[in-house]
Amino acid sequence: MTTTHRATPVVAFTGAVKEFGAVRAVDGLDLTIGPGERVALLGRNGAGKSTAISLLLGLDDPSSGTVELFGQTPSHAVTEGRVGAMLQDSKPVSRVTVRELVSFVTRTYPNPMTVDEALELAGLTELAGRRADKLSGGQAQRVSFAIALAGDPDLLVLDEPTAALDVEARRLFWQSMRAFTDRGKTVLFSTHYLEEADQNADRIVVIDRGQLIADGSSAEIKHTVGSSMVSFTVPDGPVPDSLAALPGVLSVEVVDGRVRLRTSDSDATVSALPGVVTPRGLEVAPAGLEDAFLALTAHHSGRDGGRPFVPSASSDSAVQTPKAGA
Ligand SMILES: Nc1ncnc2c1ncn2[C@@H]1O[C@H](COP(=O)(O)OP(=O)(O)OP(=O)(O)O)[C@@H](O)[C@H]1O
Repeated sequence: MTTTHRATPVVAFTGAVKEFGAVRAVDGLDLTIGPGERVALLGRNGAGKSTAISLLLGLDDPSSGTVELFGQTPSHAVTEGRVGAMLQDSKPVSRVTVRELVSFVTRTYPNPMTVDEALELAGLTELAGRRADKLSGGQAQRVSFAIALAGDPDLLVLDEPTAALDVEARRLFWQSMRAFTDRGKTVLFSTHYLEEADQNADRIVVIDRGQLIADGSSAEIKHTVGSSMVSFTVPDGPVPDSLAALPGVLSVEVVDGRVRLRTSDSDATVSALPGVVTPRGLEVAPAGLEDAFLALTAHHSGRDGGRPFVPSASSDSAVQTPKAGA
């Protein structure tokens, strides 16, 4: 479900395209995000997430279409200090202490946080006296986070912000994000950790080959794609193609020797299984966001040529049934 905003949106991609030679990294992206939203940007490797983020930060210009922040050009909004950003694998190279570095950054903004506040929100209080260029990967990522927060921006744009963080640092990070959006501020983050997106985003946007293929709450996306996952092993032979034709089955995949049937009617699917196969270790579970994500991206890259994904009560229309073992 695409969210609409009467006021000027915080983020607005309108038919945005970015081409690198023959590669369309972003391909006709329409996306608006309003104040206070915590939005996860999901996509497989190479889906176009970082390119979309570069356009959003004004680091690159779209080949066609427009990208606006707060109704302005991205570079204008960034210059005004309304945007804090954290890019993939950014690492401080400065020889000053963490405190000195964050302090320096706060002085470049019109309405910054206090240094102590930025350090605390990023979990850096105890590391404040350490040299910024001598930190571990996770510690460096926290410094990048503190720098993104330092100007107390209205929008945070974070490319895989938790990739290097340990469990405790992740928990603190998400607490800080919630506190941030509770103040009406907006967060857009990309991640490959679908569980984190599920728990911490109030809106999930999935892109594939630069195109938007799903936009809604986690519950909406899971519901649309299929409600249950029936899984089992088939010890005595090949996985029959006919599994795909069983009642309720939306898709079939085999992962590590285990057959996984995504189904809109697990009871009907399970009842019909013995007619086709003798399942071992049968389990039925609600489809998670990861299942939904895999189904969506497989669907888009393989079969429907880019039709937007629209959550509805009937999930059958959204995903076609692939052949067993595909
Ligand atoms: N500067 C560039 N020159 C040429 N091609 C590029 C450039 N930047 C990105 N691409 C291509 O654009 C596509 C999208 O890349 P992008 O980095 O945006 O993906 P991503 O979703 O962020 O991937 P990942 O999850 O692996 O970080 C890829 O096919 C990539 O090879």
